[in-house]
Amino acid sequence: MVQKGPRPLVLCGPSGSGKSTLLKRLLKEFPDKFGFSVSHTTRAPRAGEKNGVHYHFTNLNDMSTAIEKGEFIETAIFSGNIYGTSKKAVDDVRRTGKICVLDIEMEGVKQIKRTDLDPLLVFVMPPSIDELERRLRARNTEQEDSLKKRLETARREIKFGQEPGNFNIIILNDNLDKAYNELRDFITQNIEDNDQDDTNEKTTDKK
Ligand SMILES: Nc1ncnc2c1ncn2[C@@H]1O[C@H](COP(=O)(O)OP(=O)(O)OP(=O)(O)O)[C@@H](O)[C@H]1O
Repeated sequence: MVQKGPRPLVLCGPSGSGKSTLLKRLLKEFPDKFGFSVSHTTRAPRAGEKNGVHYHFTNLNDMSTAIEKGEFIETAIFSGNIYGTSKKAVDDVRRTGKICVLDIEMEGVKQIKRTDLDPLLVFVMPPSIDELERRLRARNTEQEDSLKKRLETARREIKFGQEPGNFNIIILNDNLDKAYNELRDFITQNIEDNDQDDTNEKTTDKK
């Protein structure tokens, strides 16, 4: 894959850490600048989620076939479902000239680091596991089982997020405005300066 256009932006962090909230705000403030890469998932849609908008909802069979054909940049199993980013999803955004934004979890980050996409990697850190649990409960989207799994996974993800070299920035989401401003500043400093730079000569903290 030839790297063209701005570097993709990856947001990773435990379920409930605030990735979607931050991304929603970013896309609302800069609708012409960022484009969301729409992931595939085998999980059932939540209320209000639209196919092709929030996710490409698919089934185990179709998704496995597409993975075997090499159509995915990264895939991961999470809470019993497969999630993944297709090459096409990233290309679709890149073709529009927008910065492609990806919301992927830990295993996906490990895989995307091995591609030539050269993404900027942001880890969204919750203030604590207790606060993460409070937010997930308040969101009211998970059954007890799913919630427990997410919290267990969160401990591993936080460890991964804190390991030096895994991310370009760790953003503590203890306050939404503060976290958002930090994200925006980081993007301004790291992506827009490198816009349309095919050679990536000016990039700083690669890999
Ligand atoms: N700084 C914050 N303070 C308080 N609540 C927050 C903050 N950031 C996000 N939230 C709330 O926490 C909940 C989880 O946030 P969000 O859905 O954005 O997490 P997520 O990381 O995208 O989770 P998932 O990976 O499960 O999609 C939401 O209800 C959101 O409104």
